[in-house]
Amino acid sequence: MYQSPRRLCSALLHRDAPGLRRRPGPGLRSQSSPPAAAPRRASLRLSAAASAASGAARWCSRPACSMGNGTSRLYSALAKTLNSSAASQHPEYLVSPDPGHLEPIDPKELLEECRAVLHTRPPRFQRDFVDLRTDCPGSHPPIRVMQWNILAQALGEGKDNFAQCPVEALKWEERKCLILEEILAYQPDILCLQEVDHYFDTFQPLLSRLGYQGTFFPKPWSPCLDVERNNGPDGCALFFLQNRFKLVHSANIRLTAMTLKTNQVAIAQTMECKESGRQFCIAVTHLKARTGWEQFRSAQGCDLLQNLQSITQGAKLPLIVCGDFNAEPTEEVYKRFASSSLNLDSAYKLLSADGQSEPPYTTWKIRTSGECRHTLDYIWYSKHALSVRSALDLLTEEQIGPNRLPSLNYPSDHLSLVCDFSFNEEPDGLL
Ligand SMILES: NC(=O)C1=CN([C@@H]2O[C@H](COP(=O)(O)OP(=O)(O)OC[C@H]3O[C@@H](n4cnc5c(N)ncnc54)[C@H](OP(=O)(O)O)[C@@H]3O)[C@@H](O)[C@H]2O)C=CC1
Ligand SMILES: [Mg+2]
Repeated sequence: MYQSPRRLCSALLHRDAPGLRRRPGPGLRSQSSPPAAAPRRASLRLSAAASAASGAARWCSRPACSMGNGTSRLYSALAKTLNSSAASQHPEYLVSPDPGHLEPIDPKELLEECRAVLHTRPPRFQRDFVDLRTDCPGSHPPIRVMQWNILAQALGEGKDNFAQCPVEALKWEERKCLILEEILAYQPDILCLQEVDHYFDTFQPLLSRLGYQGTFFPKPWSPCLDVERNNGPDGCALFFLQNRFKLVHSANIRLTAMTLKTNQVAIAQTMECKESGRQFCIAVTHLKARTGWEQFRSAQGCDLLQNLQSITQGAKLPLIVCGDFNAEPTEEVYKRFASSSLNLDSAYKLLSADGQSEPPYTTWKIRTSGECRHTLDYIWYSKHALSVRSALDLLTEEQIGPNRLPSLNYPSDHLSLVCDFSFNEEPDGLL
């Protein structure tokens, strides 16, 4: 049977892709591969081939990809963003990108550029996708969603007080490339980010050239602005691949708590899947941090749920909510989401042996005030309308290492979460 290039790509990537493991049986928690001891350069040669193949496959249906002499143009694009460091005197976050710099780029070339910048660093760690399918493959390619608090550059350098993280690990010129490498490695269709303080000078121009459409909503009083030589406010960003989705509706939401406006935000977008014509809603948020604010977070979650009720027309549209909720699963805001009339479930529970437990951590760091290991980040989804086909396993304690995160190998104190979703076949079923 004829398969369109897009279908073929998806089949390669989502069915038999190397690194995809079956869900562990009861009582048998799957383990990620141990960290490679080889120096970065050696391992790059190996992983470049695999990644280039999968990168080419995943993006191959995008006609805009340039395969020609893109490296020099790309180099200048990356160099341009490298030069726009936090030391910039100009508020670049207020400046729209120059459309002249937005010609398409090949993800393989960007990956190579990133790897060249990172050649002195230890290799990225291997993380595997765990196959969670319980039914036959759907007729359309899955939707890959990535959730990640990428650590605002200004907060990492000026506020977070990481005690064991080497100063070199926080250099933006290199940390930026580690972030891009992570995104390019997993090639999400939709990317939900928190703590973005380099949207206009880095992520928007580069990701738009990879075919993404982006939206940024800064926090009204970003703590980044308190840091000397900051790069503007941090906020939430949502990117989606334009060749897969059409934007139907977009809302920037300033969250309230008991009717008071707060400093936390969300973006909620309704999209239409170009292959299937199915519509769904995707949201990204970053709730108030710190202990003592549990009721506040719960009120913010309540406000977000009310907004999402209205945007999904009373749960008629399938919904995915990504966020750094700054709340353990024991907190009220988590319980509100788990028991909401939107019929949501948390995707990463499916990685546990019983399918009922959240991962042991999604963030792990050592501050001057002590070690913090918490589960705070989630991907919620409409449990009747959507299925989780696979999820990216977390880094193991050994991979994270004794100095925890961020590190020379990993750019943020939060791990990225990545899931592949498919629509359930019953369009009129309960959401
Ligand atoms: N000028 C003004 O009038 C106002 C200014 N502000 C500014 O905003 C700040 C508060 O903003 P708000 O949005 O409520 O911030 P949050 O309390 O939500 O935290 C902001 C960031 O700090 C990180 N963080 C969490 N715990 C710690 C910790 N123990 N040490 C260091 N960093 C931590 C969080 O990261 P993570 O999510 O990864 O844990 C988060 O990104 C104020 O301190 C002030 O700087 C706020 C209001 C008004
Ligand atoms: Mg943070």
